[in-house]
Amino acid sequence: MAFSGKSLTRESGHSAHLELSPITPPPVASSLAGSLAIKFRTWRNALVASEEVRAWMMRIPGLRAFANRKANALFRITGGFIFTQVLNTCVKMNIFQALMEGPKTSADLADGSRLGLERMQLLLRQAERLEFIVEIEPGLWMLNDAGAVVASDPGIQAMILHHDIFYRDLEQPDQLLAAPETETRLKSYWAYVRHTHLDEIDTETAADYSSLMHHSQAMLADCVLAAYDFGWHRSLLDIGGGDGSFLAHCAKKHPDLNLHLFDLPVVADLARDNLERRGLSGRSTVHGGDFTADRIPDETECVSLVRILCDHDDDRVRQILSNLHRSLKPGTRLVIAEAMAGPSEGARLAAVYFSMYFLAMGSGRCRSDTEIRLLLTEAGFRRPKTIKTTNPLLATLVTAER
Ligand SMILES: CC(C)=CCC/C(C)=C/CC/C(C)=C/C=C/C(C)=C/C=C/C=C(C)/C=C/C=C(C)/C=C/C=C(C)/C=C/CC(C)(C)O
Ligand SMILES: C[S@@+](CC[C@H](N)C(=O)[O-])C[C@H]1O[C@@H](n2cnc3c(N)ncnc32)[C@H](O)[C@@H]1O
Repeated sequence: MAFSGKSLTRESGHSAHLELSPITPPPVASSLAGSLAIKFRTWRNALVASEEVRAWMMRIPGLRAFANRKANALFRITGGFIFTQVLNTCVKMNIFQALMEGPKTSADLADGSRLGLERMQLLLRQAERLEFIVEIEPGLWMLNDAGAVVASDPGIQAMILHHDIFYRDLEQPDQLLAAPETETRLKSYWAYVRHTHLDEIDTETAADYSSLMHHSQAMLADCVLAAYDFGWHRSLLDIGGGDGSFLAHCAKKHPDLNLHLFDLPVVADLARDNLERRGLSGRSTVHGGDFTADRIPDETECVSLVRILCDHDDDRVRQILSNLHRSLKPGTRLVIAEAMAGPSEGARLAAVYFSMYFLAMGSGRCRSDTEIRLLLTEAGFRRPKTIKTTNPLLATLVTAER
């Protein structure tokens, strides 16, 4: 008998046994290419699944390197939940920040931290093995490339720290998949995904998520502004614009652009304060409201939706887009920017990350550009177009016209 899967099920006491489930016969492919692909995959999988073949490959130098690459890739994912905690702890302990100032000894880094010297050395060694830092000479540490990127980007640091919430929600991913109504921490964090009583979201909750969005906006805005030239327009309305950080980046690059922002009233208040602090209140107008129901101001040439549609299920996206279509003047340009599913490695990684993220958040979907273009056309927008960015991990753009 053939078996396709093994799952460890805990029985009474501490013993565990292997439960084996029988393979179901593969469905028959409809095309010749499909049936050849099935034959090839079946043959290849049988080779890879054979312990004898794997042992043989390990004895042949060229094949050994290939097999070890595959094994390491699988181990990187298997142990990823531990590796990510090494990164998280380094950020929490401000290790990368401290090393930004220059080389430091283990004792320097242990000094003033909760960790004694020995435990700090243990942490530093793991960070070195994961290539976040390098040991220049025994006990003297500097940043490696990944550590330097994290140290220089408050957005990445903020994301790593907020993963504490997501991490706990992922304790039972099968439960999340089976029962999407399960209460999670991310559902409380992103309070607007509950839809009802949007006017009851308190300032502290809105400030919490808006601050995360603010910190992570720099890397995103760079990538969006390099892909789309907002300088073609005299005015821009950023819908769901948070505390105005995206507009502030646009303002810096395009000094003549008139700025407009629309967000929930509680967030609009944060945006007014932030834009004023940045000396931008003279060239900006902030509107509070619900983008699914309230009329959207129609005086701008361009409207952006940055990390908005992905937060919502299809029906709600249809509501947002049809409200926009109803409100905007013909000819208004629409720019959608968010992580989209696609074939590149970055887009695939982002799609896995966000698909699980939205599951825990209880709303939203990581869509492909084609799916977004379809929703836009359905809502009556014309000429939908995809624009690639330099970093599909962060965003792809879809533009269209009212
Ligand atoms: C040639 C020689 C000798 C040396 C060259 C050395 C050199 C200069 C190297 C530099 C190489 C280089 C260019 C590296 C670049 C690295 C980059 C760009 C790294 C970027 C990393 C980005 C990361 C890790 C981003 C993480 C983002 C996350 C986790 C985002 C999460 C977003 C969330 C949760 C959003 C929520 C909003 C919602 C709810 C979905 O709407
Ligand atoms: C994921 S954040 C993105 C913020 C910003 N665009 C960015 O990329 O940093 C989603 C934004 O949509 C806003 N939002 C959610 N539901 C809304 C609604 N019904 N009407 C108006 N704004 C809403 C939230 O307050 C939040 O600022």
